Amino acid sequence: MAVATAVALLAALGGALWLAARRFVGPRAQRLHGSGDAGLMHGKTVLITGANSGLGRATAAELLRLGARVIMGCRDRARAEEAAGQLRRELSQAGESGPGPGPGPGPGGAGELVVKELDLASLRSVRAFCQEMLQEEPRLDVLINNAGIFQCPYMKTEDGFEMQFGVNHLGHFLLTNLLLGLLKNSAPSRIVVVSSKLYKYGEINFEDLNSEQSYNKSSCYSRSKLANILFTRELARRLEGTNVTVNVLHPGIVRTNLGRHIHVPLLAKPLFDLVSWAFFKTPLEGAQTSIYLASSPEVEGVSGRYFGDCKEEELLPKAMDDSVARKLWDISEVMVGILK
Ligand SMILES: NC(=O)c1ccc[n+]([C@@H]2O[C@H](COP(=O)([O-])OP(=O)(O)OC[C@H]3O[C@@H](n4cnc5c(N)ncnc54)[C@H](O)[C@@H]3O)[C@@H](O)[C@H]2O)c1
Repeated sequence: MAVATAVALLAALGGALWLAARRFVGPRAQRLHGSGDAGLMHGKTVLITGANSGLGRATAAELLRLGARVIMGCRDRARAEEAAGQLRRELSQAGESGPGPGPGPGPGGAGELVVKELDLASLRSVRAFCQEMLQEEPRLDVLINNAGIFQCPYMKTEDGFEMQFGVNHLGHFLLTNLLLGLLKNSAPSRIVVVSSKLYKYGEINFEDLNSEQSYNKSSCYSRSKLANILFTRELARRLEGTNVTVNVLHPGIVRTNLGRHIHVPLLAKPLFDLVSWAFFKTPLEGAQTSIYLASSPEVEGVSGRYFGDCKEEELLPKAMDDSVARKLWDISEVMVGILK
């Protein structure tokens, strides 16, 4: 009797933990586009930052399959070329590249992949990348600000900014601003910003944006992700009437390389791997909201909103503070040197 009670209690506890974890991670999004959508992105050029790994790679694969010309903006050209080669092989194995009946340049209607070098931790690199984009690309239909760095030790970018704020917010801020003309000329066009639910724990401390007085790696990540949302809302306001939309999302908790700076003790590693395998989304599942915002006709004309699992979600008041968003915009302009 006692054993049966203990087993029942353990089962109930296990079930409750499972449900709690699933609720925290979010539902596993179904693949948005089936084979009937092939060609949906034909004729569209999409730029994805950090497209050689994790969510960016999965987003690139899917948009490529849908016929887009996908530009992978990546820090490490060799790694990006390797990822691009793998993506092309996967597509051709799936019979979706090479000459075929689909509308794209690839055989099965798939689009094409282009690799360009972009280091968001260097304003010089962002400027050079944008110059190349403006010289070589006649259009840009979708910009996906996806690249990110998570909870690294205190480091500075080439220009002396705290790394997480510098890459996740400032690098993308300059990139977007320098590409706005091209996006406007290609309108209707879209900007998609990958943030995180962890924005909830962030504060914009204007007195110490570089975290020189104190550094907490989790708070700084959350701050950079809060900045992504404030940036999106302010940009949406500035883009009213241009037919360029901008939306922001959280992907859920996803099994990627993002945690490379987190030290998991050797003995705890198998348990961590098991938990992440059981509860975390796969990159393809996590990428569905980025793919949705980049491609779905459902969000045509929708701007300044926050999404999770392909649905609009509410934001905390701190992420909707327009005066903070405006001040952050003004200071970011000065920091990246684009103040006119
Ligand atoms: N994985 C998750 O659970 C999760 C949760 C919430 C939000 N996110 C966000 O999703 C986005 C993608 O992350 P991921 O999970 O795929 O991680 P990832 O580490 O697999 O991919 C991040 C990409 O960003 C690139 N990157 C980092 N620094 C860069 C720099 N200086 N210049 C150019 N590129 C740089 C990396 O090279 C990599 O390609 C990030 O913005 C992250 O904050 C991820």
